[in-house]
Amino acid sequence: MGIIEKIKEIEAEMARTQKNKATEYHLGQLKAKIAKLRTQLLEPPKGSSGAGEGFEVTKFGHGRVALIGFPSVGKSTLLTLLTGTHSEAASYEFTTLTCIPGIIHYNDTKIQLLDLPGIIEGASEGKGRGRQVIAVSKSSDIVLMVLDASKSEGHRQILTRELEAVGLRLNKRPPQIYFKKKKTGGISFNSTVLLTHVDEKLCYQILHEYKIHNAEVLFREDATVDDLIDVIEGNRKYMKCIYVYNKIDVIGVDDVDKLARQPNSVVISCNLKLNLDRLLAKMWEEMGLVRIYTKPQGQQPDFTDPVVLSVDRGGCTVEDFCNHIHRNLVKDVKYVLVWGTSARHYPQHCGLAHVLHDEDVVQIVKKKEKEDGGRGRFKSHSTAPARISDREKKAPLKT
Ligand SMILES: Nc1nc2c(ncn2[C@@H]2O[C@H](COP(=O)(O)OP(=O)(O)OP(=O)(O)O)[C@@H](O)[C@H]2O)c(=O)[nH]1
Ligand SMILES: [K+]
Ligand SMILES: [Mg+2]
Repeated sequence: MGIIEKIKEIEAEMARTQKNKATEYHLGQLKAKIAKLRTQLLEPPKGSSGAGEGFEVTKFGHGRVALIGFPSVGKSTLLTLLTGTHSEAASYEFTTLTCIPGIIHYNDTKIQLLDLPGIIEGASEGKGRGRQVIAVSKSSDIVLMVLDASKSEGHRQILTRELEAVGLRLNKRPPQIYFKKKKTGGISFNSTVLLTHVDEKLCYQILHEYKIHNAEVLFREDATVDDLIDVIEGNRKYMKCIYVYNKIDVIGVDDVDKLARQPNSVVISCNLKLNLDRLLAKMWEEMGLVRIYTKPQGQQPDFTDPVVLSVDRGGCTVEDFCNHIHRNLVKDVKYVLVWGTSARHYPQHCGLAHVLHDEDVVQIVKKKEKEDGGRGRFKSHSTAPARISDREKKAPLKT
């Protein structure tokens, strides 16, 4: 029996089983069995490497965004509109068969947008190009789930289920469960809160299913069995997702209003170019990018070419900023001067741990260098030639 048949069989058994106190252990165990099989399913077939032909696109820019959706919802039309890169669009399904990258220029940054083939129910089990599409989605920083506003609301749930089945968790944070495998000592099970979904026995059973007999488990929230399985599997990817309802030109204004009020959703029309600026702003916001402008000592800041950090990837402390410029820079830094919303006063002297905000201006003050002859003149670091921008002319910074 293949893996997919095994999953189907267990799913059928779960559907047959009534949910109550007596069956909860058994159901938990079945969930763990399915999770294990799905992980097996995700292992790339022997002899294959990477995402597959037509899907190996090099990362570019300050972030990567994937367009995911059923066929013919308007993904390619949207890519062409936002990036200027042409991706074939047509009224028939599966027009797009590979991954097509484009670049969005927004707020002095470059975002790589990826158009992908439509995915369908069963994608997680390899239907259509599901496997490749999912691999590319996992490599991106956020997902835009493109939906046809005139079609059933159920599509959003089906797609979410498909992505969950392959370990993607949309708009969720990792469960607050500490889990560590040990060599000896048995299982220690503790919690800091009252648990209503999982008890010690159920936890043991799940761990047993994974053949784990020595481990430390600490629940820091009232988590579920699914959360526990996610933590044990350890391969889940937590991603932000924006639900993009396209084609609002073909539905009534009341329906548009309803869709627009859902969390994490943006309504657009590619045909009428409606609300695309709102979509870009929301995308930018969700990516958590932080632009830092460098100011060489005695010169004006360069407002054309920011160092771009990310809250979610790599962090945005002064240290992260220095490492971004040069990997050996940190040890030469004495302190930095910061202007912007992260500073309490201008300029603020900050250490490596200081957390920078979007649009901060930073000047690096280095430790005394040998060639100074000990006369105490600090050298400052510049990443790019300074130019005086319009913004700068209005509010000159003094040092
Ligand atoms: N009414 C309306 N039609 C649209 C809109 N955006 C795209 N379409 C049409 O929807 C159809 C499908 O568009 P595509 O961009 O090919 O959709 P896709 O999601 O890339 O499709 P696949 O690559 O096949 O998965 C085309 O006929 C588009 O002209 C819109 O805002 N309103
Ligand atoms: K199409
Ligand atoms: Mg397409």
